[in-house]
Amino acid sequence: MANNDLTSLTNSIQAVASPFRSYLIDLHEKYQSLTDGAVADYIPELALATPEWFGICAITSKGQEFEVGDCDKLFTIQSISKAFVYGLALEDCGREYVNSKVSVEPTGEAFNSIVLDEKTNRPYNPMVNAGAIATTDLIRGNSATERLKRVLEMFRCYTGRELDLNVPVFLSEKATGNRNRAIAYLMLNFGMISDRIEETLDLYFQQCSIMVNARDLGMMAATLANGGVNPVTQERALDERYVQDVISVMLTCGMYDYSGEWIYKVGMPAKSGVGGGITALVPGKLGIGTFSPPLDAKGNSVRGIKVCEDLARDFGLHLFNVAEPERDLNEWIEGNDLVDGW
Ligand SMILES: NC(=O)CC[C@H](N)C(=O)O
Repeated sequence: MANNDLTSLTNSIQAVASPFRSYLIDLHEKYQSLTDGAVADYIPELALATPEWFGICAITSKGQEFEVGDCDKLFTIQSISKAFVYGLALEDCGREYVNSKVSVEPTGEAFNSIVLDEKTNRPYNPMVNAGAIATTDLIRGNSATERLKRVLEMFRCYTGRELDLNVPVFLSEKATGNRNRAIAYLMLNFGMISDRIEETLDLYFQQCSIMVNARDLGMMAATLANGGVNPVTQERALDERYVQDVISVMLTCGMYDYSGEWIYKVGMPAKSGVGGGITALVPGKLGIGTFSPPLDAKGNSVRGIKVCEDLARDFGLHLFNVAEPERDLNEWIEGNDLVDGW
């Protein structure tokens, strides 16, 4: 057995027995009965999701995994892709150029708002649809296929496995996404994106229709929490120069017009998607992935928000918490020498 396999086997055995896992089981049970929120139906294929699906995955920045509920269930990544594609655009074009096309200012507007900064004509930030489409436009490649391949390869580095597209979701969104088309044409009008509009929109719809599970979202967050290196495969997913850019924008804009309340209550960089996923991280310590399709009015997973609120409060994981937490994460994750921050 290779050394890596042995480490991951030991980690999983510890994770199964850990009190932290018992805590997550209780958390899952606590919120499974919550029936608030509604499954997104503006993209017809998303309406097929079952409201009861619910998975929680936490992965430490050293790669120890804890999973409860539907962590294998695949769903589309949707807007969570925006944070990671932003990282790829930074690698492709550099901070200055990307910033000339997409600002980093929270909007207080809904994710699909048709609004640009009137002074500079830039979309406000890469986490709302306008900014994400402008970001996707920056992804390099000689053809549509090559650009998509590069996006998929980037996600492979984060998750440690090959990901596929959900073609019906992609086609459903391509057929009905005229609001995004309108946003793209508005940006073309201001010279903010190139004129290969349909190609870029296809890539944007494709990146949104990549299938992930709660474990993947936990691993993506853990990779960021580990400075851009996947803690299990040890593969680098994001140039270390851009880790802080991606995490900062997640902190200020990742939960759309809920971002202010989110920072106040949870205090973790995070990103949500209308497929029902949330990825959230505690830099240097932990990645969290949750999946539960019912969304609140702002497009964020109701159960996912509750889970992150509880974790932040119970383990003192809010970035700015200085008070003694009710529970010490290191003690709850037995046999672990790791969660000591950057
Ligand atoms: N908030 C989301 O997850 C939205 C993503 C979706 N693909 C859209 O563009 O509308």
